[in-house]
Amino acid sequence: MRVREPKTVLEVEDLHYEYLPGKAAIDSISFKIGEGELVSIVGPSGCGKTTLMKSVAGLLRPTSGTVRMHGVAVSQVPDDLAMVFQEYERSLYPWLTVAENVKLPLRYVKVDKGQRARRVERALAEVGLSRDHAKYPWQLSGGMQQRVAIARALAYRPSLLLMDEPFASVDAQTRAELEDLVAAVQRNHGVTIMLITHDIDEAVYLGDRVIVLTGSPSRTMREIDVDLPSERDQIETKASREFVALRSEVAHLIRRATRGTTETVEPPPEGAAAPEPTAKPRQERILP
Ligand SMILES: Nc1ncnc2c1ncn2[C@@H]1O[C@H](COP(=O)(O)OP(=O)(O)OP(=O)(O)O)[C@@H](O)[C@H]1O
Repeated sequence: MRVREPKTVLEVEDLHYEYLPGKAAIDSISFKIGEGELVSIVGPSGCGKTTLMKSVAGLLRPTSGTVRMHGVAVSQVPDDLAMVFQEYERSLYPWLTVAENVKLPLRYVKVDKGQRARRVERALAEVGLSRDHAKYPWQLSGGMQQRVAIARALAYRPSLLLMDEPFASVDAQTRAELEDLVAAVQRNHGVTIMLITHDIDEAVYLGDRVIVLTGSPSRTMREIDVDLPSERDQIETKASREFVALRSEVAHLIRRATRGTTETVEPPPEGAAAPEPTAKPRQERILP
């Protein structure tokens, strides 16, 4: 179990957003993310996850409510924020090498040339791309390009890393590898991460907490603590009874949200029996 009393990095309080007057995309979302935490955000399709992300990134100004980083209201893109998106092809500059892509945002960081080079080198080593530093993005696979995007965020050392469906465009094997890379990066560097994902397994596997949103216009439906050991394993963890119970709880909430429930669901009282898992761990078929 992870025992922490982290400093609050991000606080979203009663966030309400309307693209058009009177037509809310987000009704009321509130949550906090502490230093070094990874919080997964899930909800039905179209519930407002990207709108939430843009509001946190300072790209949209809340219609009402507040987004604060380190206690200060966000009114533009914060300097100490990094983002990793689903579309890796669009997030890297094709005319720059891998190392140059990773180095680019360091222009805005007050460190000398030598330190910059060392940060790039370390970040590339961390994501296993040291030997590919001189290649161009188009010479890499999708998973490798996403590693470059993660290295760039790591080198920048942001206070908060926003990840919006970062692994949605890669194959299942690569997705599992990238999930483990993010878990390792978070463990080793204490990076604070807000992860938006459609994948319930991923939300639970990577999260310290999972926040479930209702359907549109979204509200915070429920916050679930993920009480799994911090060292996680794609096969062992996902087969564990605790994981299956959590996954099933999140899946039930999303199903309710998709069917139109918009009220906040209180967690079961302290000491109440955990819900029985309704989904069994996936059985692997071993072919002869
Ligand atoms: N620029 C816009 N103008 C008007 N309405 C918008 C705009 N962008 C999003 N919306 C609406 O706001 C609501 C939330 O959209 P948003 O993209 O934030 O949801 P999402 O949860 O990220 O979607 P998905 O699950 O498909 O990724 C939707 O009803 C959408 O149609």
